[in-house]
Amino acid sequence: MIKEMIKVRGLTKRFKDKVALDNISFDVNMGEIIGIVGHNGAGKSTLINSMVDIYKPDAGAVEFVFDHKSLYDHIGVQMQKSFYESKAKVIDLCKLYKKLTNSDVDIDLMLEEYELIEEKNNYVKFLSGGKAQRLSILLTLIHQPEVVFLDELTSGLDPVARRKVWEVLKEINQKKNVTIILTSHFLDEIEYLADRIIILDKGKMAYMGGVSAAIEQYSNGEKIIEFQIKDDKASFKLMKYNAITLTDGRYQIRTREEEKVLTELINEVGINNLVVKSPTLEDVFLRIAGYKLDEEGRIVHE
Ligand SMILES: Nc1ncnc2c1ncn2[C@@H]1O[C@H](COP(=O)(O)OP(=O)(O)OP(=O)(O)O)[C@@H](O)[C@H]1O
Repeated sequence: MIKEMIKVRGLTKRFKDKVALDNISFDVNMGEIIGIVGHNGAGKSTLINSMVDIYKPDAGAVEFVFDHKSLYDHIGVQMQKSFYESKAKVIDLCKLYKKLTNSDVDIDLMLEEYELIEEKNNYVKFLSGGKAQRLSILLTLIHQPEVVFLDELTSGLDPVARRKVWEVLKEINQKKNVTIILTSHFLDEIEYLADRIIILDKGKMAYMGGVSAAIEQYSNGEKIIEFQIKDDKASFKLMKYNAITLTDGRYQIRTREEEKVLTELINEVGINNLVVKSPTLEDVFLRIAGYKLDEEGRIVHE
C-alpha cells in the first residue's frame, strides 16, 4: 500500500527579489527514492533546505507524516559539504553521533555495511573522498531516520567511489525501507537510483515523475543515430537530416524514422561505426531545461 511520507504544497522561497522556489508541490511516498535535478542555481538546495526547516518558506507548506516537533528524530540531513573535527577518528565520531542521537545501533555492524570497518581507528582527515562520503552518510543515518535528505550526493568522487555510495544507498533503501531524497548533477546517478525525479528549472518544477516516463514523454519516440562517414565528400548528403558533428568527429542524427534513415545512410551516404541509442535522462533534461546541441555538438540554450 502506498503511504505518503511528505506533502509539499505551493512551496515558495524568495531571496530579496530573487524567486528561488516558485510554487512547488509534490508528494513523497514511503520507501521511494526521489532525485532532484537542475542546473546550477535551479533551486535544488533551497528546496531541500525549505523541506527540512533550515529555510522558512515565504509561502506554502511541507507536511510530514510524523509530528513536526520531532522532525529531526525521523529525518537525516546531509548537506553539500560536511566538515568534521580533523583530529577525530572514525570510531570517535560514530560514538559521538550515536550518543547525541540516543541511538542503539551496532556501530561495528554499520561500519561493516558501509565498508568502513578497516578504517574504524583511522583519522577522518586521512579517509579518501569516497570513504569520507560513506562515513558522512553513515553518520546521517546513525539515528535510523525514516527519511534521509542528501544534497549533492557524490560530487568530487571518482566513478568507483560513486558506485559504492550508490550501492550503500540502494541497500538502505531496499533492506530498511528508508525514503531517500537526493540532489545530484550526475544524471546517470539519478537514472540508476531514483524511482521518480523532479526537474527544477529556475525555481519552477519542470517535471515530476518516473525516469522512463520522462524519457518517453520528451523523446517523442526519437532515436539517436551516431556514425562516421566513409567518404568526407558525402557529408553534404547529411544536410537534410540536420546532422550535427560530435566533438570526436562522428555525426549524430535524431529521428523518429529510424529504419528509413538508417537504410538511406547505409545505401546512399556510406557509413561505419554505427551506434543507435534511445535518448537518456540527460537528453531529456537538456530538452526540458531548454538546451540542445548546436550543429557543432556544443550545448547551447534554445
Ligand atoms: N542564502 C541565500 N541568499 C541569497 N540567495 C540565495 C541563497 N541561497 C540560494 N540563493 C539563490 O537562490 C537560487 C537557487 O539556489 P540553490 O543553491 O538552491 O540552487 P542549486 O540548484 O542548489 O544550485 P547548485 O547546483 O549550484 O548547488 C540561486 O539563484 C541562488 O543564488
